[in-house]
Amino acid sequence: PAMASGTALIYDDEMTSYKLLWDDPECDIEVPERLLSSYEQLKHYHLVERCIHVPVREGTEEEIMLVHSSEYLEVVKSTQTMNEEELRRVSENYDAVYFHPNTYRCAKLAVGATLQLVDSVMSGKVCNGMALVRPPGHHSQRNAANGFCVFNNVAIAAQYAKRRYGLQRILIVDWDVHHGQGIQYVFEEDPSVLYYSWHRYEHQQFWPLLRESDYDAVGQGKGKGFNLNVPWNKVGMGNSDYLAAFFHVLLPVAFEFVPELILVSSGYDSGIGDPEGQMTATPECFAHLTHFLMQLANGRVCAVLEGGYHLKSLSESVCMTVKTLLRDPLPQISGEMAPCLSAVESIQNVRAAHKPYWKCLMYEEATPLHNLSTKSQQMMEAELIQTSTHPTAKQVVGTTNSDEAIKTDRFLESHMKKILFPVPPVKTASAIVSKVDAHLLPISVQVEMEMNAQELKTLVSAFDAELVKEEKALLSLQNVLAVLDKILKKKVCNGIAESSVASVSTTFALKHCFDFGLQRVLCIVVGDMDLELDLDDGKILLMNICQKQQTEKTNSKYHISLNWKEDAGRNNFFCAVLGFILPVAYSYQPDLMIIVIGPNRSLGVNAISLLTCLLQGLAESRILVVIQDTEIKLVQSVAKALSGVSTPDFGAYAPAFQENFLEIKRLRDQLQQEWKMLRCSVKDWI
Ligand SMILES: CC(O)(O)NCCCCN
Ligand SMILES: [Zn+2]
Repeated sequence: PAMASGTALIYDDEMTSYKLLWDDPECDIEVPERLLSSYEQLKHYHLVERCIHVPVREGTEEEIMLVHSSEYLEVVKSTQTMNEEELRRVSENYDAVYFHPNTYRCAKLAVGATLQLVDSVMSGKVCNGMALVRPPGHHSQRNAANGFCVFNNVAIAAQYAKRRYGLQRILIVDWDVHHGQGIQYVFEEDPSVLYYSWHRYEHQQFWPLLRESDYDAVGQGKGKGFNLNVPWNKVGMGNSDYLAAFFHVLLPVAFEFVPELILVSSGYDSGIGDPEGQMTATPECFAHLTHFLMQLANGRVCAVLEGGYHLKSLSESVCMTVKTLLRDPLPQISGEMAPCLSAVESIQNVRAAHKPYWKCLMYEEATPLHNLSTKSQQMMEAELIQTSTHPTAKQVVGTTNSDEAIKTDRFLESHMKKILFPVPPVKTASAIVSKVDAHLLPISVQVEMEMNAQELKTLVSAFDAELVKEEKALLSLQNVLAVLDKILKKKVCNGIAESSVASVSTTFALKHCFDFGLQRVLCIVVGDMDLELDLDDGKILLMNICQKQQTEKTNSKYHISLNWKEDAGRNNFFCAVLGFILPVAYSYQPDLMIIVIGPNRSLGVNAISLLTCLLQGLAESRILVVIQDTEIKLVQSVAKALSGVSTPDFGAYAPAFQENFLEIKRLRDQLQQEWKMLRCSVKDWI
């Protein structure tokens, strides 16, 4: 189904008109400047003008009472006319929250802004969007304000969307560094709302200090399995820990859940420099997290601001989120792609706790590790010492004192220049050369002008003189190199080329890449194809997805054969993509990706489109697809996937065959020392 287009931005500076009026060290980080600096940075990157502006409105009392009691609503309403003394007294009735005469007005605007965003997405006026609001919402409860939150914006939005649009499956992803217990309480018995949250926990030593924030809070009654908590028991968690939690927990379950709408409790205190979170994930990580969520629910993603208290880190991460919602190419993710022992232990525990409820986890180890063996405990202590010397973690993990904050500012300035400016906002378009009529393709696809023959002949004859003779092969080569050239020169982001000799064309393309100076190319071959490649130096990572057992080929670090048996109609290849291909690809950090589609492939059009969509987070979204001319009917759907005009309809979930799951586990066990993003259990941790 075609997807709507456009990104809504919902913001009104009236939500900056309340602040803390007295001394309270726990609340003084929640300041109006959080919205102002985020909005300024969005303007700085020219993102505001690219969004569709939707006005805010007040949430009505009826909408607020979808979650809150009328008594609580009356208490909040009564604060409008209070003096400072009375405001302090009301605030002391709750944990970590303050009131101001304008709080009620702003809290209603935050609810209304969120519902305006849901309406804009559900009506098809836009595809996705972000609401920049305060006060935040995810801690507030039926009868209580909590943790700077007054009305639970995202919980109200979920109840609203169920009632107004008859939705039956809503996914809430809460990447704020605090546990949104308010949301968990509202939906813990509700199987129509899947709540996923990670949060700083430190074995219940971190606020809000709740036993029910741990991984074994899986939901109650009919809601069992629909509440996923990923507790972080150490600070300093970074990009690789967050991505691993997506690959091995959220995404497999989310694809199985098949949500109709994604609501994001989009808190950025989980980002680097934040005094609350003390984590080290850099702004571009939120671009990748957003990108993955956009492959679900036909791209209907509503991001609603929650926390985030380091103004520079918050602003950059907000911009990364909006930039991705606008479908810009993603910046390269930075840092070592290896989740830490503590993160992997949490990931393993939540997977084990949810094993009874999700088919994608049915072959997992049953036993959560309530206490690690002494050996792993020692390993963890040792690792702690090692990471505490890690410059990024040590240097910029936020503290409230100002010189640390200034150091973080400087780190972020230099970091953002590195990842943002070399990558000009390349048009997300695709070059294509094929017999398929241009009108069948998305408008963003340019039909490639042919490379001039003479130029090509010299290029080809440099490689392989006798190939020049065969006209048809030469034309194929021309297609592939012409499209590749545009990608390498950053004229387009990605491209498709049809070839009668896909394997030879790919060999040439790879040589052209290395002549151009690329260091690492991920080459994924779908179907049977013999590529004569030199795989020893690590400049190519070849992954072959094929039907039959590749007996002669043993898997090595740079040559992996994934046997996948998929029959028509069953759609479960994403377990392989999420649980294996993406973790390996993110560990490898390629400069470019080449997907080669050959004859008698074992993957259907959905699986290939999904693979193309999910891989776009890598290599600044630079993908070349080489299609053997026998597979020409794929071109249209692959072009759609590449140009992002629609997320392929993945159809209803069907559990993968057991041998497919076991194949992934076998490969993971075999390669997790080489490609550390594969880690999702602490056994065999050496
Ligand atoms: C929205 C939020 O999750 O960032 N609130 C955090 C409150 C922390 C109180 N110690
Ligand atoms: Zn927070």
